[in-house]
Amino acid sequence: MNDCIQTEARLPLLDISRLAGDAAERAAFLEELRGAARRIGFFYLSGHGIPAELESRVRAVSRSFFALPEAEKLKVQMIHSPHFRGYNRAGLELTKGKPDWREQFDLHAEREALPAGPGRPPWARLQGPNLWPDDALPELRPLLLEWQSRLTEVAVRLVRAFAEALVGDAGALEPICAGSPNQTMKIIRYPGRQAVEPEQGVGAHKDSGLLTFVLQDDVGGLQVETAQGWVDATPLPGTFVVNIGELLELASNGYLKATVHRVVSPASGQDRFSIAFFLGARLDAEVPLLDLPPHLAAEAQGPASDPENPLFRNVGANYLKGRLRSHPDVARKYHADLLG
Ligand SMILES: O=C(O)CCC(=O)C(=O)O
Ligand SMILES: [Fe+2]
Repeated sequence: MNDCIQTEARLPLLDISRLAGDAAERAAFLEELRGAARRIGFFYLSGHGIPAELESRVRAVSRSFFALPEAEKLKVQMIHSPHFRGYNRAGLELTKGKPDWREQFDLHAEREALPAGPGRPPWARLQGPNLWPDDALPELRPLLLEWQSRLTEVAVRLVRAFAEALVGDAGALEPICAGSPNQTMKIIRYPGRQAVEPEQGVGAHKDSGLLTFVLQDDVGGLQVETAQGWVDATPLPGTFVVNIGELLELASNGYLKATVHRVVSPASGQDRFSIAFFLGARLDAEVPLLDLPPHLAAEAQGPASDPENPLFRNVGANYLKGRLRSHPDVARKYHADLLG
């Protein structure tokens, strides 16, 4: 897995606080943002305003979660949730059919489940409460929900910046984010590799939402596929690694890049911890095609030129399909009627 890595290459670093600067500063930021997302689809983001103190408490509580006795973690196992929330042991989640060697705890927006009924679309099954280890680790719930709400605010600010950078209208993607976007979060532990563990921390993939924000520790292992080969997203304190997801790629007709990435299990034997936040569109949305100005449209020949692209139809249906594929055990237990 470690062949042809360009360790000297670096992802761009963007400071989102420049959006609050004067008109020239703002325009320069938007230009850099557009360029970075077009060329590579990955960058470091600083200046986001999330307090360092909150960040360190969220990191600490995530480690405490993984340090809980196995029996406590299994009480909140995803197999207990029809809504694909909760804990999974290493090896249970699949990428392209192969097990990822990471243990993880997933949460989404905290909402009531929608009652079953004849008019309810299948993707409405995704909505529901999270699972929480409230007895064993009561701080987990408030801290992760605080993190989710802070990250949603930063991510929506960035979606607005992309819309402004592409079509001059910050609100152009508002309808698919407003109200209740699909906020997915994972806290993750990649076990340090000993002799027998697989190298696949998470297999090569694109993210399916609008934007992803990853808070990583100092161990390393996240890699980005570029024309020059795999590039390390070397840890940079105070930043998130941000990348474009398939919905933003689609809305921009491929002008913005949803780039393939992966995590190689830490070979040092030291565990790696990360916290990933994914902003998706509302589950009831359809993805709009942004009306790019001619000089940008000329460069964009992406997925939107395929009228059969299933992503165009319903965001929720597509997301549900992804969950069913990644978690076959949950799919069989609760959603067997949807499996072909
Ligand atoms: O843990 C990371 O650094 C990235 C994880 C990732 O790419 C994902 O969960 O989609
Ligand atoms: Fe990813």
